[in-house]
Amino acid sequence: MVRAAVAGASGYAGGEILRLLLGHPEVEIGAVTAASSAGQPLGAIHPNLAPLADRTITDTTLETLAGHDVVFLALPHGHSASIAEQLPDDVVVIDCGADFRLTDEAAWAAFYDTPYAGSWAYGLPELAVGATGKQRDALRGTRRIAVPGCYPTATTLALAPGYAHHLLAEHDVVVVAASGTSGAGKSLKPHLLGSEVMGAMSPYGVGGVHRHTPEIEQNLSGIAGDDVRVSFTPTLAPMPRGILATCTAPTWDTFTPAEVREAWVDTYADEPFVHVLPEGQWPSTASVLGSNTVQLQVTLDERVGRVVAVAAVDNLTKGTAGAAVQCLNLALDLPETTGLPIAGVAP
Ligand SMILES: NC(=O)C1=CN([C@@H]2O[C@H](COP(=O)(O)OP(=O)(O)OC[C@H]3O[C@@H](n4cnc5c(N)ncnc54)[C@H](OP(=O)(O)O)[C@@H]3O)[C@@H](O)[C@H]2O)C=CC1
Ligand SMILES: CC(=O)N[C@@H](CCC(=O)OP(=O)(O)O)C(=O)O
Repeated sequence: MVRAAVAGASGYAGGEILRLLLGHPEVEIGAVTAASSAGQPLGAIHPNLAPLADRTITDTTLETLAGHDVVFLALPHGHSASIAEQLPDDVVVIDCGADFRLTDEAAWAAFYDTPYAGSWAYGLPELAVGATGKQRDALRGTRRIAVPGCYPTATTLALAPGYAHHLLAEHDVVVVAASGTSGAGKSLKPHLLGSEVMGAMSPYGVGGVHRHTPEIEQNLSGIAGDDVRVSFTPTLAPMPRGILATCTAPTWDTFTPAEVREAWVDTYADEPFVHVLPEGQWPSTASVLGSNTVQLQVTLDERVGRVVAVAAVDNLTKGTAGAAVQCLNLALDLPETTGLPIAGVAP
């Protein structure tokens, strides 16, 4: 058994990490820490986590995080580095925030307003690396892991096979993705009040300014071996959870629909959490709720020579907390699927 602390336990991501850890056979839940909610029972914040209802949330300090084998950080951007650098090197630290995701300091400076903290192993095990490798090899035994953003998870996995199999051009890539409101965290935001969100869909971060743009480009460029440029538009959808990313990119030559489909099927054939759906079936956020899975479908729009790939994930599960636990399994050399739901909650 390992003992894990969750910092940011009162938030959406922290709560989902705790839900998953309750079903993990190798993890004992230790400190649950936060900020303004310190002193409250966890049950007052996350009534769904009945077995932890009487746990008291404590402040996030070095003292409360000490004595754990694993520390999950589910804190706002910019808070992870100062904590992580004071934790012993042999503690597994898994950061759900953006602080250590980008390898390029200039890209960080262009999209974030806190100082660049560096980069850690990127926590997307299914990411194609080189001709045949996957990112999970870089995560085994690692002690510092940066969990991807939720949009980059969906978008990268949707388009990666096209670059791994040299089908897609690096330019003119267009992604429009809808997210449920929990993606924005639980702190009060005027554009997220019930009356603003219910019954409405609206874009935000339009015009290449959303901070997930450089992360998506970093991932796809790494596979392509050349700079991939992406036009990314996020949209807010009136649902609590889920992301649906519709991604299109031009092919660089003439390929058949069968060649395109084969690339996607081949890339994810052995992946327990990435499901390329049968032909004609399209991903839906409802089908992945509460599961650590990604549903994918791909087709070729032959009229315009573009591949259309669609991904659905639960932003809080495969999009954050599930990915964090999957990375923990790799860090601890456990079977990668340990404690993680593969079936979603439906309807
Ligand atoms: N929501 C999502 O779908 C995704 C989130 N993430 C990332 O995960 C992280 C957490 O997100 P999310 O759960 O949505 O956010 P929430 O706003 O829901 O929760 C934030 C948590 O951080 C705590 N906190 C805030 N300030 C401090 C501080 N100064 N010191 C210690 N704790 C603090 C809060 O405590 P308190 O409530 O007590 O003030 C709360 O527990 C973020 O970095 C986010 O970007 C990544 C992918 C997807
Ligand atoms: C709906 C919504 O607001 N979503 C968040 C993305 C959440 C996420 O992936 O988080 P990181 O902040 O860790 O990158 C946003 O667009 O900012």
